[in-house]
Amino acid sequence: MTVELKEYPDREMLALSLADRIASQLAQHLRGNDSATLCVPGGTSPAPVFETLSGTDIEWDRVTVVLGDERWVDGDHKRSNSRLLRRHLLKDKAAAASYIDLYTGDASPDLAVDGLVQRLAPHLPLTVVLLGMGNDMHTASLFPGADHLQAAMAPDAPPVMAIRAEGAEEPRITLTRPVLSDAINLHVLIMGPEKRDALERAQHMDPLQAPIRAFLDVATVHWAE
Ligand SMILES: O=C1O[C@H](COP(=O)(O)O)[C@@H](O)[C@H](O)[C@H]1O
Repeated sequence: MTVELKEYPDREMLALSLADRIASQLAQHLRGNDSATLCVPGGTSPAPVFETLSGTDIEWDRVTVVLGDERWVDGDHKRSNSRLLRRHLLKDKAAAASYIDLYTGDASPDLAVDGLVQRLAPHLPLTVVLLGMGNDMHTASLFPGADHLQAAMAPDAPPVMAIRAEGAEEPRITLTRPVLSDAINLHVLIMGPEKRDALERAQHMDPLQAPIRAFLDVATVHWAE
């Protein structure tokens, strides 16, 4: 398989260039449509991209932001992906965006799925999806070995599912393979040599062992050391 890989001299250049690319794709979509939807990852990698993106001059009041996955913890918890978004993306100019919070406060993510599927429906297909990747080759909360991975990777998967995995510290809610891979624009953000090595290995693996593999045919991968 051929992966479209963009390498940057450093992480700062990656953040600036990727934020600019995402903003351009949202703006272009808004030229022909009433609204656009941006789906972003949590974790440790995307904060610098978010910082740049939050200050870009696009019509954020016509953009809806949603996470690709959320950990089932309160929004103030240090592992909450929403907390990351509030601190680094949903501020400055991007404060005008609408936000679909995947964490509903229900006792478990299973109870939130139906409502979230309904909330997400008017926003599909997703305009721009940015995915992250763990060293174990999971993306969103599609973890190797997760309890419902096969169903979440199936072509007829519902757009949102609850999922649990040994490698994840808490129950998760995740967007699934079809809704992510049907995005109009799809990017993967990875940094550091360990993730680059994982990316190389994933290309030769089954998506059920290396879930990121399912997106590599259609995504642009952005990497810096
Ligand atoms: O648990 C998660 O991990 C991945 C990768 O995160 P990183 O810290 O290695 O950048 C992330 O994409 C996902 O959204 C998050 O919930």
